[in-house]
Amino acid sequence: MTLELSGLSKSFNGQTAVDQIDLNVPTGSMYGFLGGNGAGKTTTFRMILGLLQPSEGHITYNGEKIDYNVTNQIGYLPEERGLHPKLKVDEQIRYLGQLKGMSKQDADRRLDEWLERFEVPENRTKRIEKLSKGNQQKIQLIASIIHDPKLIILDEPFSGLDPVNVEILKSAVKELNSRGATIIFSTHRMEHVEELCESMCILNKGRQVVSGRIDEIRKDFGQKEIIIEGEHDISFLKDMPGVIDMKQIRNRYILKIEDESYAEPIFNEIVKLGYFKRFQVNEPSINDIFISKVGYGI
Ligand SMILES: Nc1ncnc2c1ncn2[C@@H]1O[C@H](COP(=O)(O)OP(=O)(O)OP(=O)(O)O)[C@@H](O)[C@H]1O
Repeated sequence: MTLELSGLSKSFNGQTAVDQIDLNVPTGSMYGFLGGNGAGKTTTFRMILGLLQPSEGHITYNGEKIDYNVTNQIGYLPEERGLHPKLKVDEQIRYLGQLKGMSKQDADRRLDEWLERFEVPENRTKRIEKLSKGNQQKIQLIASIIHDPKLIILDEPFSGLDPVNVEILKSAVKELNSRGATIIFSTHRMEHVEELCESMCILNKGRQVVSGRIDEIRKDFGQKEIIIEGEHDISFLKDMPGVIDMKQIRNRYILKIEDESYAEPIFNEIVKLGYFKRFQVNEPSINDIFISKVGYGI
């Protein structure tokens, strides 16, 4: 395991912000921290980075207690962002790269590679404050990975960006992961976790509601979704055993069932009616899991 959090808690003036978190982030994984405002994501990241002292519990990295030598090697994109608006892009990146022990030449070379990758080489000598929000975020990401860290922690990396820039940053994050970096990121958007991660935790009011590999979380959750499309009225299915919920959007019905064993009896009922265009059993979405475990959506 790259990173292990055990019984990790943090209180501020008697108020618990993070409450007994236990989780493992496997080496080389893409790990999503999913939770609404105030769930405790940033506080957890700050403890991993040594910026906050835990009230209880501990953090290990490759089996060793995490310390400054390790945290200095982590790439971190802070939620509050942290670039100096008056500096030029190359001055800022060079400075941060050198703080992490890089030579000026190496920092410049890697900056050029990333600016090319993001198709914004013209931004190299512009002041940060002159860049659009999306382009500032790209520079912020470059700043956090310039030293080629093996563990990268990104706090809400996709928030506040237009869809084009979200895609550009997502593909950069995927590429870093495919080159071998372990990546942890926080988000309140289920679809980002659904698309990018193989493992996740859901935090709610400082508590870990669920954590682990997403395929196992889906399996343990048990519920499935059935989509049926056709011209017949099948609203009677909502009264069949195992059906938790049923929605109709024109000629499409979406059913939630307690587990897969209820799919076949439903199928047998509808074939009696004749032709249907579609009968599909889906895994539960992360949204379904979130709502079921937390009690409301985000
Ligand atoms: N320095 C601090 N002093 C006092 N309370 C704090 C401090 N930092 C965080 N908190 C509180 O801890 C709780 C968790 O906050 P945190 O920022 O970790 O949540 P988050 O999941 O990152 O949420 P968001 O998406 O809103 O940033 C909140 O109730 C917050 O007000």
